[in-house]
Amino acid sequence: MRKPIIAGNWKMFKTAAEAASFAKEVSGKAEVEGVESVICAPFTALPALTEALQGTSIQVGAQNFHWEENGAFTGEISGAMLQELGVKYVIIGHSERRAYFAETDETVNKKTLAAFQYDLTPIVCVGEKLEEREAGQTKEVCKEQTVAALKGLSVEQAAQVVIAYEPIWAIGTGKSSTAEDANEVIAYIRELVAEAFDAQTAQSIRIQYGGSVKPNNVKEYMGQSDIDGALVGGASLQADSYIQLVEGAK
Ligand SMILES: O=C(CO)COP(=O)(O)O
Repeated sequence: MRKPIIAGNWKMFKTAAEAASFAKEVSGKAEVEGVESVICAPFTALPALTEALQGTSIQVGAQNFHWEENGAFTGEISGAMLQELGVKYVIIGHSERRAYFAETDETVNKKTLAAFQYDLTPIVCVGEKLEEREAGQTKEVCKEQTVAALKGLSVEQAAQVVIAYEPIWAIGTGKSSTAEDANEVIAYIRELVAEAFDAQTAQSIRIQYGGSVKPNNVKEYMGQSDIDGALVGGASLQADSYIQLVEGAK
């Protein structure tokens, strides 16, 4: 049985003080038995957030990190730095990082492998652009990205990865993929995991949908056979909406 996972991706929103006040509002509320609840915040908000959420079941994630242990990489953050703060998850290869910050399938793979050295659970993002969707290349693009991301992982590691299928045309646009369409692609990604590893790993790995998920549509996604949760941008920024998303995943 795969445990549903709702992860908020705050992107470049919220100061440390705003994060701490959000944490107070959701403590005890965005905590639903049987649902994993994760907030992925900007680096500067992580210390305040991990502290404010101590003693709750809500986990904290980062939105990126560097795969090297340390070094002359101005502006970067290492896995050890995140681990020290009590961060448990890290988003890797979000489409905004691929589009604006030169993230490639190769760097996504390096980061996915490195995450395990620091006990960070990778949330690996894959998904097609609108032109690719229209050209009928959705599965091809997802295959390339998924296979590349998981290369070199052990079976045990692969089973722990969270994949987020986020069709780029559905991000922040209000144009969500239908639950059926998202489920079809996610079931296909699960088949890819079975091919690359084995059937058991494919049954264990959790795959989220992301792209304009809101409290009013989260249940539709969660009702699908292969969708194990959601990676949520805009609707994760307000405490009441985040609480409803976690409740909706039950
Ligand atoms: O990019 C996303 C989550 O990573 C989705 O963002 P929205 O939920 O705002 O569409």
